[in-house]
Amino acid sequence: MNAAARVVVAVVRSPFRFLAAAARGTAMMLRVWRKWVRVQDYREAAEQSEKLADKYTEIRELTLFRWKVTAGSVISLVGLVLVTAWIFGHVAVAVAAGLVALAFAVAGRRREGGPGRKALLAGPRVLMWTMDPQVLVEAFRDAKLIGKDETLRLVERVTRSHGGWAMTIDLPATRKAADVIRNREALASALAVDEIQLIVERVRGTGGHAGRVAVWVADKDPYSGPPRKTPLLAAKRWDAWKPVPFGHDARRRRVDLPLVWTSLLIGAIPRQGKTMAMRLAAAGLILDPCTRLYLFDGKGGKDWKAAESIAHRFVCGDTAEDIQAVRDHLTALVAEVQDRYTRMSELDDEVCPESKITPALSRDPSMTMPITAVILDEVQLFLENPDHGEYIVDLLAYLARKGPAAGIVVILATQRPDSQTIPSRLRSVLGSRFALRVMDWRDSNIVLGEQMNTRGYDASTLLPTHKGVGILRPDGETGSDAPATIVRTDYMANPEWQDICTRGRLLREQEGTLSGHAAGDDGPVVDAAAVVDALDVGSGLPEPLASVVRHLGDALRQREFVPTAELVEALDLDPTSFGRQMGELGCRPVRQYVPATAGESRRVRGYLTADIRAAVENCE
Ligand SMILES: Nc1ncnc2c1ncn2[C@@H]1O[C@H](COP(=O)(O)OP(=O)(O)OP(=O)(O)O)[C@@H](O)[C@H]1O
Repeated sequence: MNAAARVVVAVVRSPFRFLAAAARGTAMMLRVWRKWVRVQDYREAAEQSEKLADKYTEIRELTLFRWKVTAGSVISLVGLVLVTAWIFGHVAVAVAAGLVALAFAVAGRRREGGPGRKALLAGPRVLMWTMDPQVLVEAFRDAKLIGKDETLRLVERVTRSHGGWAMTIDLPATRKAADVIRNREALASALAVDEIQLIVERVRGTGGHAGRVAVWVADKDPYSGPPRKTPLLAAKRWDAWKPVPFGHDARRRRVDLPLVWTSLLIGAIPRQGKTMAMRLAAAGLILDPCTRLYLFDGKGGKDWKAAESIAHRFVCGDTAEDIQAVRDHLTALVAEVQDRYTRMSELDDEVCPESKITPALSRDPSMTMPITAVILDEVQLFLENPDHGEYIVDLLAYLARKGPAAGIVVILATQRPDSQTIPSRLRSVLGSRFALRVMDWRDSNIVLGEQMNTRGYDASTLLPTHKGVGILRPDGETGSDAPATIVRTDYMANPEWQDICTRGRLLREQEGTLSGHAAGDDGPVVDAAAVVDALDVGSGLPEPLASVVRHLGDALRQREFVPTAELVEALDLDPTSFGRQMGELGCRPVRQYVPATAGESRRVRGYLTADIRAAVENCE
């Protein structure tokens, strides 16, 4: 129906709607009057406290009095009508009756929406709450965010913004904005909107305080429209030092993802948009010809094939050889990071003021310290490998911990975000997190960090239909004030991804930066013995645990038992204090048989490597 037809229908229907509304209004008024005349509230209170019998006479008297008031009012009203008619004529009476009918019609008008609870703010035409902020106060009370006697103060007038209502509110002095954010779901329920439509943020810094919240309520699901194309498609090239365009938030504000100086963990159940999110991050780096990419795809499908033409190191699959290759490439990179640190410490202060990579250093071909992204899709397939998994965890943890300042960016994606697959020693060093929909709040916390669900961020509550929508927790150092944001990633169709890879290759060819696998060179074979030294395992652990871990190296996983005598001798420690310190770290010695000379075996004291590994986990 076009607009003109709608207007005609509305005009024709309006007298009937008016009469119906006036009738409803009259019925409403009669109900109110009946309650009043029967002293309903007093009667109910007395009933509840089982004192109706005591109060009966009192209530009867009051009822009688109210009947008398009613009769008096009716007589006065009739008199008033007659006097008005006599003085001003029948027209005046008709106007007055019309006004009363209008008032009744307003009272009895139908509220918008279908049956059930109606959204208080949704829809551009529902101005109820701009006219009456009390409605919002009631919602805060219903959500138990403020007390019955408390109220809110509107700091900024309610305004329309990006297809929703925006407002800034001051809570009562005893309340905290953080609690409103945490209980967003309760507030959404009180406002009768889906929580995905409600954004609550703290207003911080000057102009804000711990009790000030900015609230935005969308008219409809803000992620329901078609996805946006990534701006990278229009960019000729990108600078890896600039945050990469990643997506937009509910209010359609751009969200960019800084990659240099940080690392990223992406977690989600299958088919929610992990690979898309990872490819977006990678695309920004691919379009910078000075950047190197290590691409390891455990799934082994076609997702990353197009990027093989620019990858410095590329492994696709999870066979034993693939995993061995990943381990070797990571090992070589760990050694390279160490080498970068050594070289940076020798540079003069002007070139490298803080022993940290700078944009100029990363682009200087003679320095060979390019920004290097290590991207592992379906990382659990590498980490769960019984032979090399633990070791790859150590390598990645090292790269994520020490790598950023040397220009290394670690990006991991997994469809199994559980604590066994991604141990805490690796998770704790991954700066930025992006959780698309996951199975439950525990998985969400594994990706986003401890207790994030209690702070109002739980990726298991995202809708299955919301492909590419996830919670982004940016790195503390580079992020905004809000601990996390719900982001819908940009969209990049397969042909567009392939086009970006082709352009990345061309740029590298033009600048002469094509290297490694893409240039037909998969790097030298790595000396496994050098690995342990390069890795610097045990750093950050208390002594003597750190020395034990360093001494054992791979044996920590391969052996079951280590005699105390061997450790004490190798580490040159006092046996008594060694035993005491290990005990304090939770490692108790046990007695086991070990092979002795001439095929004999001897029972000696020592430690189970499982206990040592558990102590390491506890310390991290
Ligand atoms: N931002 C987005 N907007 C719309 N659709 C998206 C978005 N991101 C991803 N999708 C769609 O979601 C589906 C799954 O995406 P993707 O392959 O990236 O998920 P995945 O989690 O990597 O899946 P898998 O676990 O199978 O590897 C694809 O059909 C993709 O087109």
